[in-house]
Amino acid sequence: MWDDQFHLNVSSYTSLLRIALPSALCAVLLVRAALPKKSTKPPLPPGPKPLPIVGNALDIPIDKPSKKYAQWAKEYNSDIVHLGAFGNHFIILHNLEDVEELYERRAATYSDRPPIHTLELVGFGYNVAFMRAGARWKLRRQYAQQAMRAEAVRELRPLQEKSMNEMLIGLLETPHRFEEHHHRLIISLPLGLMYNYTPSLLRDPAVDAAVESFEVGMKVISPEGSMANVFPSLRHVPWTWTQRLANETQRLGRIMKRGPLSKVQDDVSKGAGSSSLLGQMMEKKGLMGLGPDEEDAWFDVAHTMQAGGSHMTISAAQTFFYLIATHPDVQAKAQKELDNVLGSHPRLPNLDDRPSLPYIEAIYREVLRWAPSAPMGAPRVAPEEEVYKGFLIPKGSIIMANIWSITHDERRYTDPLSFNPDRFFDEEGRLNGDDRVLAYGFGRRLCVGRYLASNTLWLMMATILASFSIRPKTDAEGREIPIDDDFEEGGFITQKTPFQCDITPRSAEWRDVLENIKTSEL
Ligand code: HEM
Repeated sequence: MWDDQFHLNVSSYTSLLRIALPSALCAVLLVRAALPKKSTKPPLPPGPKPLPIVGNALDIPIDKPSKKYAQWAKEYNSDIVHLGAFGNHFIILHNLEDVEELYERRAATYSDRPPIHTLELVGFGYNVAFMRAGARWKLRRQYAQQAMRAEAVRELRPLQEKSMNEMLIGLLETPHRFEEHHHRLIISLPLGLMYNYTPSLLRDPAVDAAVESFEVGMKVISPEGSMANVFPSLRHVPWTWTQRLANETQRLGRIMKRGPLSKVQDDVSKGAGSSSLLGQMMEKKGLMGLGPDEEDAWFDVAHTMQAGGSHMTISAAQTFFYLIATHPDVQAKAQKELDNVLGSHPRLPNLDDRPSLPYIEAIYREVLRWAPSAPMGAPRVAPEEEVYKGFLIPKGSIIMANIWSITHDERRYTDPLSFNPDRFFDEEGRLNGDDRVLAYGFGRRLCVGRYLASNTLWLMMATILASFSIRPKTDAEGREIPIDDDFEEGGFITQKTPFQCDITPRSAEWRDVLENIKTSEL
């Protein structure tokens, strides 16, 4: 009995222990979890206070992110700002010194892009700018650099000048469609170089679909654009907004490629493949074969130039029209310089005139400073945890350089919000040394299309300022209709919202010059 009692007691004691011990352990763990932790890690950079569970998910700015991040940088008195949501960390840099340190001096670490879970869904897998660092990206970057190095771009001058003339004809005949005319000018260059394809003067599917597919696709792939970027499994859910936009982007992508690709095939079948880079590549394939990824790499580069790269230039061209229409003083000063250099008998400027037209150079620099096409650059990823300037950068953080903030930094530019090309001149009236266009990005991922963009934009600015006057539209009583100052910013790119302006030849003499171009070109 004693034994029984003993056994009973021992077994109930053991059962008691079995229940009590884990409960006590849980209680201890809960209390420890509730107590403030003593972390040995340095702090994250400052930023808006996160909410429980969702963190800063509700703070991530959807509209004009660069301005919101810049405001936080001021508010928290820190050039480095942090936001966190669902285990993701976003580090935003606002100072050129930090961007140069991380993206350039530590390029071996900071040249990768973060994974974008909706990239393939929208059919943007070809886009070199969004590729993860690695062999696939390296080969494409190498081909893109080869196609768009300074000397190769110099050889594009005849095509550039021809496309420019066609734009002038477009502006003379249908000035209200100026947006379409600059889209065509800009996209016609990669179309000519890569596919030997000439778009029709108005409404060419290879131009229109390239513009549209990029606009729609960017809405999906930007971090704030779709929940599938945060929760990748949502990509596969049918009938969602994301799926609808992705289908549309893919459809437009097919249209954008169709005409140019069949032109290359046609050229190759006629033995005229040498007239484009893709044609040359296909001829080489026929003669001696190509490496496994070579053919795909060339196609990827061509599509990237047609859609993504061109869109950045389009954004800058649209900003130019807006700024010139709203700054008659800048327009008058530019035209005075052009008249002095081009002489009393009007002639169109060309790229040889560039060194003699410093004010046009300053306009080019100022347009890209005032509204950098990709105000937040393109994101990078931190491969390892590290401590920078006393702040923790967790492994996998998405790093963004706020280019808008840097080009509006009062420490670098006085009155940064005003459009003032004169800021690029020194006291002796010469162009100053501030010739690095930060809008093109940094380090190993620096824009490969910058020489092409620079030549095209400069030529467009000089030619249009020389031959046309751009003013806000007037109403029936002749009063100017003010142009709003709205810009759309989201999905990495900024773009002036549509507006109207009057674009007319500067004089009867200039009208004659333009009419002559029309007769000789058509
Ligand atoms: C005003 C015009 C342009 C601007 C402001 C611009 C800006 C940029 C920026 C900010 C980047 C990311 C750089 C970084 O990560 O630091 C970039 C990358 C790139 N751009 Fe441009 N771009 C322009 C025109 C073009 C053109 C005309 C092309 C080609 C036709 C082009 C092709 C590319 C490519 C292929 C990349 C990807 C580079 C890489 O990730 O390795 N861009 N551009």
